[in-house]
Amino acid sequence: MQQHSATIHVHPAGLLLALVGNPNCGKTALFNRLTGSRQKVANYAGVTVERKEGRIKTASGKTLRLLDLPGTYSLYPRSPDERVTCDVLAGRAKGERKPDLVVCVLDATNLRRNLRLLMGIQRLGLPCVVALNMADLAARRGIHIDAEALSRSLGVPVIKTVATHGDGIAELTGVLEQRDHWRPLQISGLSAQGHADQSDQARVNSILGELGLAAQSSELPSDRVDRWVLHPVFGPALLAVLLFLLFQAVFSWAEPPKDLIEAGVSWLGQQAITLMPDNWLRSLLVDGVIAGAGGVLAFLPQILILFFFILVLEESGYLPRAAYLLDRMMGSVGLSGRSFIPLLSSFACAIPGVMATRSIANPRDRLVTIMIAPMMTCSARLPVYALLIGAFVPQRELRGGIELQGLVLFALYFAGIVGAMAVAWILKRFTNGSQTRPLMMELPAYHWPQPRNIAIGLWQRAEIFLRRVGGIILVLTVALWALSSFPGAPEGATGAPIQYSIAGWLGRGLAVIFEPIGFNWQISLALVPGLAAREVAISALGTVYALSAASGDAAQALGPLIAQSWSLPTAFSLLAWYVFAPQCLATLAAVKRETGGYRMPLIMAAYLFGLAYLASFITYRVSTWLLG
Ligand SMILES: Nc1nc2c(ncn2[C@@H]2O[C@H](COP(=O)(O)OP(=O)(O)OP(=O)(O)O)[C@@H](O)[C@H]2O)c(=O)[nH]1
Ligand SMILES: [Mg+2]
Repeated sequence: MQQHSATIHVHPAGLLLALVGNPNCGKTALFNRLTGSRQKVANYAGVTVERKEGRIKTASGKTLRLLDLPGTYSLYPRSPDERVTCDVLAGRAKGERKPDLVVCVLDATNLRRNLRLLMGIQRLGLPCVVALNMADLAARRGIHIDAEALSRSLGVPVIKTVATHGDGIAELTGVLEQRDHWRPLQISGLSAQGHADQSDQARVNSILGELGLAAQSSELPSDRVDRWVLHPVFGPALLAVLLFLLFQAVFSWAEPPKDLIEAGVSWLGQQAITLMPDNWLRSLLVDGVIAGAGGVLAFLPQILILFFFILVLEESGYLPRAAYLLDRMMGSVGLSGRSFIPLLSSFACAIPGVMATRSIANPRDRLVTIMIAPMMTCSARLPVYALLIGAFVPQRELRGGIELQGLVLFALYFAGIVGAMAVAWILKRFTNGSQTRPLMMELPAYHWPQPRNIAIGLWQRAEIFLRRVGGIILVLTVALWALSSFPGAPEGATGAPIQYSIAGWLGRGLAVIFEPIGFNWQISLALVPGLAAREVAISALGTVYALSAASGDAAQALGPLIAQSWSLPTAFSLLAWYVFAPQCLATLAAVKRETGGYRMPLIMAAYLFGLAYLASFITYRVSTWLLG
């Protein structure tokens, strides 16, 4: 074995380009255009939090490597995501060399601030090409920038682009492949660091003056909208209405497609039963694959509706406004509005939510946000909630056209939020360093969401969901089917064979722990594979119940089945469990990655399981007492 080994970084060949710019200036939109990737683009600062790589194929057949980086305001990083960018520029990033060329993306509607970063990059001595993005928005606002004059003042090529429509992309690629455009800039009279900021400021002023852009801009259309959206009374009211609509829509719009998928899945099951001989293979297909994994498919429409709302909110530029509105409220539990976007992202999935905390500068705030993110109702919980609500809550319209089922769903989301805020408040009392900090957050211009982007976003979501159903959900359900089918029932046994199987024994053993909170052995058993991913609990229940049915019975939909066999308190208790329980290994792994050790994920799992058990216990006892 070699004793003195040194790490050798093998850098892929080819020139390395890096996209750098202020947050939300359109770097990722440009990256997607240049490389054909589909990285996440959204209208708020801090969307990209890690380095992503892609390849540009130029017209002459060359390949260039391109990095998309988190946005930064300066080269003095204040948060973990900004540090990623600064490290790459300084050549300090692990496993990556210093870029050969920086593609500096400037937001044409805010040149003053954007140019200041460019000055810093030039001072690092890196060759630079400027993409003057958002040229469409600038033109609409009457800001006319002479790209050639700007190029002359800066000494580097300047290309106007509209990343969302692809304008200027071909021209930009053309410039990128010509090395002679890549001159590191010599700025005369460079002074020491301390004076650098001042001289940058002076240079920016003189450039803006030359371009005739020195005057401050007048009121923007977004400002007029914001007078209402950020209004102290109308603002919060609008936010409440938006969220409420979302939950109503999740149930009422999803109904027809959901019924259709359910009918399709049950038809498949029927076909298999009539066409195949009664053997283990048929059981695997009908009870494992179709009743299990197939049963989860029906929740696709609800997930897509949820994401439709999330995507529209992200693209429109509303999210930072909501963060602003909630800043005061978040302050009362020791968090700032900064935590809002990571927490909201967790409604999709806690993993990107945990990653998004990289844009929070304060380490304590960041940790608290990570610790409470899993309590935000992620989309994997939606199938569980929808199943139980569909089975136990009557479909009834209350006064004012409010759907009862949507209302219960809203309450469950709310319970998660309240739980999270309570934990944040407790953490505030036991940790120090939580003085209220003013919220510094950019409010981007409103954009109309583009149907194409929304469609791509929904398609990606559908793909992720279907991959989960065909992957982890299917695999675990088949494993559970195997454990539930072997060993078979002994001679002369009276009950369903599953009772004599390994899973039957396991379920009954676990039921001892879960009996006080009202779970039967089938639920206890389903929670075990459900630890890997939440929806697996549904497919697991589908399989366990299909196998518990007297043989020869047609597979029945899971909803009506549990409606017959569970008591109402049991259903409520399971819902309460799902509000808190950390039934997701991938999230715990992400927390380990982001906090750099096992300590935080272990603490998180322990406290969330504790909370879940407590909440279920109280729910079960109180509802038994009320109903009994
Ligand atoms: N009108 C217009 N909108 C654009 C243009 N380029 C990007 N956008 C929009 O601007 C918003 C921000 O784009 P992103 O690509 O996510 O910005 P980013 O610079 O990667 O942002 P961070 O990753 O947060 O630093 C999105 O809503 C885009 O659709 C453009 O040229 N014109
Ligand atoms: Mg980005």
